Amino acid sequence: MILTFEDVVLSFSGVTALNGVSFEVGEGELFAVIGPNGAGKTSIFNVLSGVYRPEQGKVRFKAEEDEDVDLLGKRPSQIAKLGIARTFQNIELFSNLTVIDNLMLGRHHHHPYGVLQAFAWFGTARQNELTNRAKVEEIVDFLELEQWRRLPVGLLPYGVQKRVELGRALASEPRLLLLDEPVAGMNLEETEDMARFILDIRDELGLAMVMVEHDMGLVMDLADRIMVIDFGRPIRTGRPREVAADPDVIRAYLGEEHRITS
Ligand SMILES: Nc1ncnc2c1ncn2[C@@H]1O[C@H](COP(=O)(O)OP(=O)(O)OP(=O)(O)O)[C@@H](O)[C@H]1O
Repeated sequence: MILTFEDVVLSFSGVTALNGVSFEVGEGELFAVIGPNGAGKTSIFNVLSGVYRPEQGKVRFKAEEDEDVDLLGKRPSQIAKLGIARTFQNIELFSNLTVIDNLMLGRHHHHPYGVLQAFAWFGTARQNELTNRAKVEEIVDFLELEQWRRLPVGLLPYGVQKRVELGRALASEPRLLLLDEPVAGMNLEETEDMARFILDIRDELGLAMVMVEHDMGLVMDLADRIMVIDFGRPIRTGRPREVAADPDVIRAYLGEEHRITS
């Protein structure tokens, strides 16, 4: 398992956001978390990325082969360095910088040299710069961003901006990717493109992902396993068909009219 989330409890002055949430994510697995508004999905991401510290539970991440790290108490920057990257519900890019420059910023954990060395522009600094540029070009190819590479991100269509944000997360070469509503606000074509890229990330890069998404069709089509939460508690975790057929899930969340038969 690359991630183990065990019996996590988190509350905010009387509101219990997570009430004993446990799940595991395997290497290369696309794991989705769904649930009604306020169920606790964003709170899970905020615990995983070090923004919130739960009062109970364990969160362990396999940062390297045979190296299990306890994530609780770590700062967001430390967690990012360990290999967990995240996209956001609202695009968080520098809109006046180009696609390439935004992707280069995603490499900032890979600049292990100081300012002086960077200015002097020799040895490892130069080598690192070349490596970073090569990695960014790979991502531009992978996410089919060539035609926009030199444009400021703020000028691009919404769906492309979301793709750049995904690229920025990939640029840090994570071992685990957290996708927070990756297709929110997208039209059908943009959604289909994003779905294809998410599948490519799993199938070609072999990257494990945790995805929170309201688009039920997308979740059912893409996820290997799904956890449904309601009021901060998991109702059911399983393969899409199992989850969609679970009477508790249907009652609590999907509603009879959303019964999924695919
Ligand atoms: N910083 C906070 N302060 C107080 N209450 C919070 C905070 N963050 C989350 N909560 C509460 O915790 C519960 C879970 O919220 P969370 O945002 O995790 O749900 P969600 O499933 O992501 O919802 P949505 O689908 O609307 O994004 C809610 O009752 C919410 O009001």
